[in-house]
Amino acid sequence: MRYMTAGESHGPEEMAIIEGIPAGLHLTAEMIDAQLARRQHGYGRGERQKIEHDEVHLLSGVRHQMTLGSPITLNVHNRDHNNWADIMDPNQAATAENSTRKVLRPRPGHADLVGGIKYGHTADLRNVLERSSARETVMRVAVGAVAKTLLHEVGVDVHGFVRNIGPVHTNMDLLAGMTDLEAVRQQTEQFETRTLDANTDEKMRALIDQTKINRDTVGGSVEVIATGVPVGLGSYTTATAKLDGQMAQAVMSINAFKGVAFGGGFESVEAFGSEMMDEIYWDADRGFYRGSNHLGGFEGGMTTGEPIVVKAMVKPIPTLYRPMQSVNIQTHEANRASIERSDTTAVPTAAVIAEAMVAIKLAEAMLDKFDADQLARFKQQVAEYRDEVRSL
Ligand SMILES: Cc1cc2nc3c(=O)[nH]c(=O)nc-3n(C[C@H](O)[C@H](O)[C@H](O)COP(=O)(O)O)c2cc1C
Ligand SMILES: C=C(O[C@@H]1CC(C(=O)O)=C[C@@H](OP(=O)(O)O)[C@H]1O)C(=O)O
Repeated sequence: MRYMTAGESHGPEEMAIIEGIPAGLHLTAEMIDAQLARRQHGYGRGERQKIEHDEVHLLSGVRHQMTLGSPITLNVHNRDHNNWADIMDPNQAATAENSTRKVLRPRPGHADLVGGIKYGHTADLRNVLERSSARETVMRVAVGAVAKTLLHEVGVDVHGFVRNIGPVHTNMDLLAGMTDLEAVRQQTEQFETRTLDANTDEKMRALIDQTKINRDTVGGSVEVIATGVPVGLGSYTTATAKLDGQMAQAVMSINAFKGVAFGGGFESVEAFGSEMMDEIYWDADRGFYRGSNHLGGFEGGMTTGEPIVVKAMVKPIPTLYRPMQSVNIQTHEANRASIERSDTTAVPTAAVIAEAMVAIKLAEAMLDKFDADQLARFKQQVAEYRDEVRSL
């Protein structure tokens, strides 16, 4: 499975093409839209989410709600494009009238300055921000929805939730000892519904409100847990085959992410070996299993069969309504950074995007290992493999 996204934030469309999804998977636009709606919720987002109502259009690879095995094309229309039609018009040459709303004072922490230098966009840094915007993540969540649908067919479920926003923590910790898969699955589902819009947490809402009044922004951290993952996805044999490395790259590639850890991750820097390793047990029903999951489901770049636990750190939003010091890219005059309409925090949304990236990486690894032509054979091979591993 491979995918590519395209689209500018205020351009007409966001797009993705996915290659390598097996034939015979039941897939509808509604199934994807449910995930896109989750991405749009989240306390602390700005005015843009009131304009957009993200809905996917399936343009290829699906017939009568069934995947064909051919590339799947997904489109999401940017409603806000109506307000930017001239400024973003691909077909008209630049004129004074359609070149307004230029960005010349790069925002510290955004891609403006470095992107402008690298691509020669110093006449208007909008040429950078249009693609560096996290608007692109709408397509990652759409692709992730397809991945989640496939994974669900073979008993793999992926849930993302918020751990903290600024100093307010959700205290949702289920690491050690939680090897009862059903309990983990139920718990993570609960965490997800409780934390994704931050509405449920009075203190979180107050913090975001106050941050907005201060014309500042705030970051946090998220967690993603995948249950039902078979043992042995990924490989220790080469650097690029290590699935934990691939997954870290995928999660880190989300806008504003600054750290990724598995299981005990960052906490483990202070732990002793005896506190971190997951002891090995065996019984006739389960085969090999672990007494804890401090290592977050990975050993040697391979899945251990325990839940995958990914923790990731999200920096505060770079655009500040009380802008920081910057320099005009053309005149070199010291000036405050440009202000673009912006979010106060995007941590709840970031949890949904991280979940999508973990699902994509797991689906890719599953389709590398098992039949990718048709769903029935894929499911049969996964079931046989699980039986084989259990009987060892
Ligand atoms: C869901 C989401 C929404 C975001 N919204 C904004 C925003 O409104 N304003 C902003 O300056 N940055 C926003 N960001 C962060 C920038 O996209 C990001 O910081 C920028 O692309 C630079 O990339 P980097 O932070 O990964 O280095 C958002 C990030 C995410 C994940
Ligand atoms: C559009 C989305 O997020 C955008 C991400 C973003 C950024 O700089 O990353 C800046 C803002 O864009 P705008 O100035 O158009 O409001 C966010 O709204 C979205 O998530 O759908």
